[in-house]
Amino acid sequence: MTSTSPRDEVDTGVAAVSYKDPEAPRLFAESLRRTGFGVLRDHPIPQELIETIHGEWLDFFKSDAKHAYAYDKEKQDGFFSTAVSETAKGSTKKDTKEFFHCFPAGRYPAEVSDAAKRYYAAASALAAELLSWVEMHTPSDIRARLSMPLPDMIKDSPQTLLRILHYPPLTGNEEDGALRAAAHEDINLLTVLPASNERGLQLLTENGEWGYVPSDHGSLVINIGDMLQEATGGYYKSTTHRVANPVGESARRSRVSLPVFLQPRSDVVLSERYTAGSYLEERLRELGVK
Ligand SMILES: O=C(O)CCC(=O)C(=O)O
Ligand SMILES: [Fe+2]
Repeated sequence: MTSTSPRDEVDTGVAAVSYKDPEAPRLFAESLRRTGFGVLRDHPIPQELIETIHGEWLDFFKSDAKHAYAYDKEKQDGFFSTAVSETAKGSTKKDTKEFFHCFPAGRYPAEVSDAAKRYYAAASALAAELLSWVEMHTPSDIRARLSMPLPDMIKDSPQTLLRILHYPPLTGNEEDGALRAAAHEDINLLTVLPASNERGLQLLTENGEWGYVPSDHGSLVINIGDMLQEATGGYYKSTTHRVANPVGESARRSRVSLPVFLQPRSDVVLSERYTAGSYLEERLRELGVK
């Protein structure tokens, strides 16, 4: 069944830019500034790598092996079951998702290959370049607020996080009103997210409408998080997004998603009020996972 609800027609204004276009840095930064999101085609992260991860991690989530990696409250690494999953800020329902958090020094399942680690490295390198694009196209008075160049904020950061997400097929027993991921903003500087095997990601437009983020097969979605908003005094806005529930046939399928959250080192000064560390601490408490 194809879903052609009116929502599909909401124009999010997000630009899909070819990484190879000489104008890409400007077009990409403008899309981020306008909508909080940008989409890249022809980017350097191999699609086979993404698909390998989708396949082997789906097997991992379907197995009992995951329970040996129950998440650690202090380190925030490991497996978060649907029972401990996040409740978005301002929401009362838990998201219908389970996920595994990979940090450079954190646990990593023995049951999967190193594909996700290779993806982490590739996504982090690309993100540093994208942050330089963003900075290049930021007005000088805003740039002057930054405590250091944006790519330096995430250099060798132990805090940058790969979240491997599994949204199970719907069972029909979901709590009323629960979504795969309720409306939220990301906490970090930027998020890098390869198009999922199933659609669902929506952003809230300035008109207050939900629209699907364009995410053609093989493309990469990038969005702004609260830390970039904080560091640029709101010049770049962290846009509210969610993962809508699937309808029809697709409700019987799993959705796998691989966001990398670019998180500065804890000591990086974001603004007069916050370091990256103090900011993260405050937000995790609000989410109920710390
Ligand atoms: O699964 C997705 O497409 C997005 C997930 C997301 O927004 C998040 O985990 O912060
Ligand atoms: Fe998000």
